Amino acid sequence: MATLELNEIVKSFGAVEVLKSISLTIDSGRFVSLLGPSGCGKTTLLRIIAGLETVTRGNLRIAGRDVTNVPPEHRDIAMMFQSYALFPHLSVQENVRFPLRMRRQGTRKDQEERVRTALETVQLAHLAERMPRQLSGGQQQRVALARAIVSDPKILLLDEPLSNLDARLREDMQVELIELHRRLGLTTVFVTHDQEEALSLSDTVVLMNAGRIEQVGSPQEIYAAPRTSFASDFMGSANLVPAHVADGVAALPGGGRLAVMSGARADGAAKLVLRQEDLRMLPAGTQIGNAFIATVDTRIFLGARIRYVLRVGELRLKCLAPSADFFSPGDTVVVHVPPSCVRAVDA
Ligand SMILES: Nc1ncnc2c1ncn2[C@@H]1O[C@H](COP(=O)(O)OP(=O)(O)OP(=O)(O)O)[C@@H](O)[C@H]1O
Repeated sequence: MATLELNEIVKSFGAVEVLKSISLTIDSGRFVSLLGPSGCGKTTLLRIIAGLETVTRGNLRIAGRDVTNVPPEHRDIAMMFQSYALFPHLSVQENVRFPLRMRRQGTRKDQEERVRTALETVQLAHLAERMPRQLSGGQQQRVALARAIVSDPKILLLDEPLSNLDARLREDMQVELIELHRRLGLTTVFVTHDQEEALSLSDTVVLMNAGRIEQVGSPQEIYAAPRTSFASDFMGSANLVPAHVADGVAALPGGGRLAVMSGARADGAAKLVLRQEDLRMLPAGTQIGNAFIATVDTRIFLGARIRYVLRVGELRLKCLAPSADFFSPGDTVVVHVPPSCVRAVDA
């Protein structure tokens, strides 16, 4: 286990700066997701941590040791990619033993012992003799995971390892990854562009945008309190409403007024972050504070909930309501938002 420190990492490919001064400390034993849209630099950052890519500026430390110029095989790191390609002509146990053979790590007996432990960890000891083609996709994935952890790395790097799996298998593997992490306590850095996956797997989410870190926090913080309009937009859970804020009260374009939660208060032109599930739809005429009037545009029945699209002047807002709150397109509604749920970010 190890602390990983990234200090002002800059990476350019030719004239293009794809990482712009990334600083981040990942404590020992954490499960951290690098989350962000395609092209924001997640994979490049992971490859820099692995030593597969050099830095243009900045440095990185693992367990206090500067490894900026240390080659990958001497960093005590294991990496597993999206395409986890096993060697088709090697058995499961030979695939897992491969990195130990390459590094001439231990005697043959030591290596076999480690392979057995790694396969037990991913619950595949009983399939040690099989060839990759005789395994299911999920089992192959677990062999790749065993191969990544067999050399007892300090840090495990995972680059979208689940993206080739179908939805069901992916959920199973997510649970296995969480359990594996709990058992081994390995510092783990996981790259994904999938918000839900980042929120459900990691204890810390690093949200990236265009080569920079946008926000670092627990899944709860990132989801409930996105600090920028990019963060709230990317997390997809919130409406972004342009408004004018003065003295803690936001004036909406359609004429409504909402008190803004204290603490996250921006004066002047701002964007209000209104989460879909925080909008409460009430029948027209309901007398209640912190509310505005809207018209129902669309209703989508989701089972336990209903998603509504509401119109306020030119603005369209998404609302996720309990299925008991039943309205029809064309209805006028009063939309109440508790003041503690109205946050403002810079426009
Ligand atoms: N070897 C390279 N040479 C030139 N440009 C590169 C190279 N590798 C990556 N890039 C560019 O750097 C930027 C960041 O790429 P990177 O693969 O790190 O993004 P990402 O966030 O992992 O995206 P994705 O989710 O699509 O994999 C992209 O604009 C990409 O085109």
